[in-house]
Amino acid sequence: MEGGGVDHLAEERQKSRFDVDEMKIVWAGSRHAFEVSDRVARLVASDPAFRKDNRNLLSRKELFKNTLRKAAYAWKRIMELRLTEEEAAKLRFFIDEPAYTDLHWGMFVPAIKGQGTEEQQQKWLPLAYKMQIIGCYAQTELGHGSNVQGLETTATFDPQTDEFIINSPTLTSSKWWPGGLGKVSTHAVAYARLIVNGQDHGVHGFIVQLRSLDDHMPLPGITVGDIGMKFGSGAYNTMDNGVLRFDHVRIPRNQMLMRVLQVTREGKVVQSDVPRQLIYGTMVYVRQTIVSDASSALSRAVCIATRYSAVRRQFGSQKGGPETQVIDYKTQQSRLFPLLASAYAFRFVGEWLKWLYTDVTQRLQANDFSTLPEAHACTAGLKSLTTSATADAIEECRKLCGGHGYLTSSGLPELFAVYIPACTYEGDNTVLLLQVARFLMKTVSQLGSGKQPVGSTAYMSRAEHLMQCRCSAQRVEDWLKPDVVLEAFEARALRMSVACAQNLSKFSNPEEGFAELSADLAEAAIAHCQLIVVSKFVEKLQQDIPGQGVKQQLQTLCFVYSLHLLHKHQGDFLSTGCITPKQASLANEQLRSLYSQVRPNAIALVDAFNYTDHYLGSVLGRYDGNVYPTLYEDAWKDPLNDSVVPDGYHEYLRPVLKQQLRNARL
Ligand SMILES: CCCCCCCCCC/C=C\CCCCCCC/C=C/C(=O)SCCNC(=O)CCNC(=O)[C@H](O)C(C)(C)COP(=O)(O)OP(=O)(O)OC[C@H]1O[C@@H](n2cnc3c(N)ncnc32)[C@H](O)[C@@H]1OP(=O)(O)O
Ligand SMILES: Cc1cc2nc3c(=O)[nH]c(=O)nc-3n(C[C@H](O)[C@H](O)[C@H](O)COP(=O)(O)OP(=O)(O)OC[C@H]3O[C@@H](n4cnc5c(N)ncnc54)[C@H](O)[C@@H]3O)c2cc1C
Repeated sequence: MEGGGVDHLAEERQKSRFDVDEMKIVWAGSRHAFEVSDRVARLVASDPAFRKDNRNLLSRKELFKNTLRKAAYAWKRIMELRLTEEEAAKLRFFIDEPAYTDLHWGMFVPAIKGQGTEEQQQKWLPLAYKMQIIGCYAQTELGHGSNVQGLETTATFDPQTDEFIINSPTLTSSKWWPGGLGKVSTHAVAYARLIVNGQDHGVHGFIVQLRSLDDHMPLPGITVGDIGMKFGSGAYNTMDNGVLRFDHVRIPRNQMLMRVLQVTREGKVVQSDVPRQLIYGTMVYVRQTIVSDASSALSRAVCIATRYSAVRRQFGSQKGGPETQVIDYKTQQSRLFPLLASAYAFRFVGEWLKWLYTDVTQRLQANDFSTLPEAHACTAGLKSLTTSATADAIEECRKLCGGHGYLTSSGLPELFAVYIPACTYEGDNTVLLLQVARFLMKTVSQLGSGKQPVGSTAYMSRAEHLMQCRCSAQRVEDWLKPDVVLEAFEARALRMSVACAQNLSKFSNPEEGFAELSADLAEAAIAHCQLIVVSKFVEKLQQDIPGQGVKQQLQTLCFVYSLHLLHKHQGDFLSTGCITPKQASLANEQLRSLYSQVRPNAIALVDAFNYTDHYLGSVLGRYDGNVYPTLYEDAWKDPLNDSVVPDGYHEYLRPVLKQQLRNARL
């Protein structure tokens, strides 16, 4: 994407055998999406106000103030340039700095939209859209995060005053973690147990004002602050994750979000037709966005590691010629190319999940709740699968860059530190896999009952065949047949689920059985989710994809993704009898040959992400590959090099040295 200067990767770019510009459009999702993304990326990169290369050097206070400045400036630009929602979302993406606005737009607004009545939406959304109020999502407490039903904050209805009294009865009921809460939010959607006439009606959302709109001071009864520094310097410390306690704070009755359940003036509790699970709807929405974000974070790390692997040379000089580019080592390829393929795979499954979410939202509006369990299982499972894989991949990319990957200027340490909490927030990844497993066990238990599995479990309707089929691969080329690959993944996923169901049936208490078998259940859930990713990649290839060689590259990546999973999890495939050891070895042979096909296209495949050097924030991943002079120059910019003799020399170094000199003389 960058222009000018010597291109050290030019030779690599000439090797590619496909139309990179068309691939950029496939990656972006459409020509329109590409144009928006490209324009906004350049806008951010060219504006010094969005500089980010100094983040690691700032103290927490400076860092946070700097984030406030950027967020305010971004909002000003959104207004001045009259950016659309799509453009504004891209702006946030390329600014590349977690901020309170993520929670305001990403959770507070969606919570009101999803759980508020029409009337409540009309009252609160215009204020939120104009940012006249700023909100956060206050669910997690010191004592409970995963177990939402275990939250302790109470909202007790007072019929005398027509108000709820929000209270934190214990230390562990303190809200703990919500982003944007610590120092910024004026309001929260706070989750609390609804108590009416002494009866507990479970957890619901309430809009609570936290701070004065005049002087930003906490309102009476509110204790609020930041929970402290998090992993890494810079990184997620731009966010004010907060602590909050309520001391009998009164709010009007109409500030309970009442789409799912209403409390009347008389204190009557009325359940609407909407299922209770809609209270969890905001999490479903965000989990869906997290899957697309995974492909962004992963592609960024892979772009850095791939470009650097082409620049870096070690060993293998022939007759004084250049040494071998590390990207030519088969071990480097077998570690790097599956990650490149995963970035594309997650992109396409993210697109599909967005479609699924839009579809379920439209159905919910028409009071059709039938696909909610499927949406929950897919978003939970794919969020878990893609974030775990991406977190591991960023660390692998750091190692792929050798020593220089450990330098902050490689961009990888900060990316890792910012990214890893995605394995925990919006649902711990193991807890989410167990939700998928429950869904799978329910589906398996209904097989043969006449109820046909649909959506992501539709393959289970062919249970009779999948339980006994034998893989037909006899030659290396057979592993390039989508049907052969898909059937192996379907059979493996089904057989693992059925094995769990059979083992579960041996327990008289199903919950006890579920707990005992939870590790196996989580593995069955992973197998099911991997099948979804593979099948959505295969479906993508059935579309009309223009551009010379583009579809062929995607086919190669699809098989790299699938066959590397098959290789990595061959224990599952073999133990369930889905493939034989000979077939596993043929698949691995095919995989090796696919790596050779990826090699000449590797640089172009990462160029297709269309990332600016500003966004990448990496000396190793520079578009022009001019790594060494930049690394060298950057080192001298470190504040430690401001003086030749370091501060502290006279107090702490010189006396030691002199002491040793004296000792030596003795
Ligand atoms: C113009 C300017 C525009 C500017 C634009 C800027 C754009 C910016 C956009 C930014 C977008 C996004 C940015 C987002 C940034 C993200 C930052 C992330 C911050 C983090 C936030 C958080 O972490 S919030 C807290 C999240 N917490 C959790 O995830 C908790 C996890 N636990 C749970 O979800 C549940 O408790 C659990 C599911 C584990 C258990 O529930 P429980 O009820 O106790 O248990 P069950 O008995 O198992 O379930 C009962 C039945 O309910 C079903 N079910 C459970 N969950 C759901 C669900 N979510 N949906 C539907 N159904 C669900 C479950 O399956 C059971 O069903 P059954 O049929 O009875 O079996
Ligand atoms: C950076 C960040 C931002 C956040 N932002 C917000 C926010 O804006 N708003 C908000 O409300 N919350 C937020 N959170 C909180 C987050 O949603 C929770 O931390 C998350 O849901 C995990 O819950 P927990 O901390 O209770 O983990 P725990 O449930 O205590 O997990 C601890 C361990 O126990 C295991 N475990 C727990 N239950 C089970 C089980 N049933 N079976 C098997 N294993 C289990 C887990 O796998 C994990 O290994 C944020 C968290 C982070 C890190």
